[in-house]
Amino acid sequence: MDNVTIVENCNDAAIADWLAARLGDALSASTGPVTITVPGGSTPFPIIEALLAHDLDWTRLVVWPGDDRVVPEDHAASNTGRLRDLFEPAGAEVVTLTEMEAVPRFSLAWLGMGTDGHIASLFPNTDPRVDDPRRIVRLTPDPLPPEAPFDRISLTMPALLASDALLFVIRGEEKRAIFEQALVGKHDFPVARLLGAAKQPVTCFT
Ligand SMILES: O=C1O[C@H](COP(=O)(O)O)[C@@H](O)[C@H](O)[C@H]1O
Repeated sequence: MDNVTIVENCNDAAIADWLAARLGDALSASTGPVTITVPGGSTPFPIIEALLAHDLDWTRLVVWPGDDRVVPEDHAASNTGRLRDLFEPAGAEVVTLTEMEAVPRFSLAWLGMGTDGHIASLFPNTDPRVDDPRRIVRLTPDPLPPEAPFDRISLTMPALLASDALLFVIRGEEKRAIFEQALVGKHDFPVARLLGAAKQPVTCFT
């Protein structure tokens, strides 16, 4: 796919630099808010810590979790709670996902990926579609991931695709192989469906 760039062996600081440059450009291009979506799990948080060391106008940044576990925000598994703890002291706004929200277009949709090919909380068992009329869904993964055995709330494929750019950060050989197989149509996991429909630039840091 011509729109996909894979950058290998990139450390967290270098990814944070890339994000700061991209967000800086978006902030300079307008005087209004810049809205992004950010993954949960374990991978993004050290990158976000490094990102927040950059000198940007964080008060104009609006952060949407791409997905969350259906737990209170003060639960250790809450993506939203962890994002709030990092971004809010810098002055950024963090949105709580609910099924009622109207979803904006994102300057950047940053995603992780599971070894089952799930993105956000769009797990294979939920058969996520690029033409889903909904923008946010509640769902139950099956099987439940042992490290986070909770119901989920998630942006849908069309909500993620309504973005100027897509960013993946995936760590480990197993995930790298699944991502590359998705690019060449070797499976139909959620990541493959998203990449198959993406027209915007996609950057994948491994
Ligand atoms: O459950 C989730 O897992 C994926 C991957 O997380 P990681 O720990 O392997 O980085 C993540 O992208 C998603 O947002 C999260 O809720």
